[in-house]
Amino acid sequence: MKIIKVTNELELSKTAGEMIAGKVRSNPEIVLGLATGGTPVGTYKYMIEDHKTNGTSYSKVSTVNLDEYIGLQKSNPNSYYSFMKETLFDHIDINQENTFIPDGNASDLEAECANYEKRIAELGGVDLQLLGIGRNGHIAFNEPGTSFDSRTQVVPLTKETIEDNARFFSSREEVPTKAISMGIQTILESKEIILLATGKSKADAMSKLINGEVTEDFPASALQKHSNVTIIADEEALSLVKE
Ligand SMILES: N[C@@H]1[C@@H](O)[C@H](O)[C@@H](COP(=O)(O)O)O[C@@H]1O
Repeated sequence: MKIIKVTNELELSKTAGEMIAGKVRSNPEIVLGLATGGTPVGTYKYMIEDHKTNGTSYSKVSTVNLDEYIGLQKSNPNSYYSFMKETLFDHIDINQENTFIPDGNASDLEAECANYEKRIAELGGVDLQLLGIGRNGHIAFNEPGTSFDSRTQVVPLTKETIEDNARFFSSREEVPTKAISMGIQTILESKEIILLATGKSKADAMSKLINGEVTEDFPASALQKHSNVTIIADEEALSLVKE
């Protein structure tokens, strides 16, 4: 794993945003895997600025998102559908028909998961997957104990994840308890992965990710099995990592 240590969130966003924009410029038809959460917001902001000032075009880019809550209407500001439109898609020249997010309101959720996998395969797989990390080591919404062989599926959220994500909602009770999430095997099939982390709250998770054992009890440790992972993290997030 390649580790890029940055001093602050702004530098993290610039580093990640420039890496992604550079890949888009060299491969205009790239398939990007995108993440939600607070961490990638600055990266998306950088990509929007770069699109406006340098003209990097997303007109032929396709995107697949990692996950979506079950039971939130698309119009709910906390749905990942709304999040992606607001923080990125509405501000770049992407064809929104080429942006894919699991449908957390599908009448047949199992079929939706299977279709999502089919969609990724039809796109030729994910070229570059952006990831964040949960304090408990979750990637996408794959909570501890998820099989490394998992594919897109309906997953329950842990108490810890619900508490962590409650900050985006008006109350904890409003946080959905289930989601559709790309599986760990799906994520591992991406050709390249960039994982972002900031702040002290992620320090323990980052030390387990980098120095810990590969175990399904800590989902992000699966990334140790991938040959092209870049971690971009600030000093606080890397403060417990052994050199
Ligand atoms: N499903 C998302 C994850 O993909 C994300 O990595 C995590 C961390 O979020 P944050 O960046 O806000 O710490 O939050 C959510 O649970």
